[in-house]
Amino acid sequence: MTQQLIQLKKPAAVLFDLDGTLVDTAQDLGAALNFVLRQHGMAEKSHEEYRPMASHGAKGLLQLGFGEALKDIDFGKARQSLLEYYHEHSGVHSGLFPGAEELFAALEVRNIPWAIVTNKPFKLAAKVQRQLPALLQSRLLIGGDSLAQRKPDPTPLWMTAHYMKVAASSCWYIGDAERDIEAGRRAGMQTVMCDFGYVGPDDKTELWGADLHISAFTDLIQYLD
Ligand SMILES: O=C(O)COP(=O)(O)O
Repeated sequence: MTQQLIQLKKPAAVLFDLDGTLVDTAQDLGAALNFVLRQHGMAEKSHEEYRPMASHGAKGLLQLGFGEALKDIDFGKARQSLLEYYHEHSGVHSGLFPGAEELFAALEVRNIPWAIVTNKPFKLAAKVQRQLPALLQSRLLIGGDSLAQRKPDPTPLWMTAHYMKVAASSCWYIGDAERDIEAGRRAGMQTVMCDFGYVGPDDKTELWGADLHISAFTDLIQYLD
């Protein structure tokens, strides 16, 4: 159910997070985690277990998978192995969340540009983008290693607004993790929380301060006029 806290202002541009927001990547990320767990003789994790960690990058997934045992392994090597496996298999199960294409079309007819700002390494994010052609309409893709700063630092959001020649205060940032809402708020943008994303049972999303919570992208179309 959509929980409306304030009325969103019509945006000059819309910026999206990737994992758990535009694209449901959890199953492919979970497969990469389970590959590394098998290599180390550890028990695999189920979809219910890894889904809430899928917005937290390789580090979050490895922390979940190895728990206390993380200190006994070569973290750098395990991370590399996870990312390499993911790079090879990233398009197997991943797809856009429902309503994303309708929202892109609604933005297109109104000439509202959109971009992607993710913490995922650029090379991996670019591959996901190529696998899902609707994402190629994005004006800009900023990865977690594109700049010296990454979310929750607001710099990637400011750089993107600057590139698109719009004021940060007239942008929306749409994400599913606390770092997304924090980055958007620190950037002075209006923030939208995707309740369908990779939210864990202990996440107190209502305390993160998003301007709007949505249960589907189509909830946003009413705010575009
Ligand atoms: O891979 C990550 O670190 C998280 O990616 P996201 O910023 O698109 O959620």
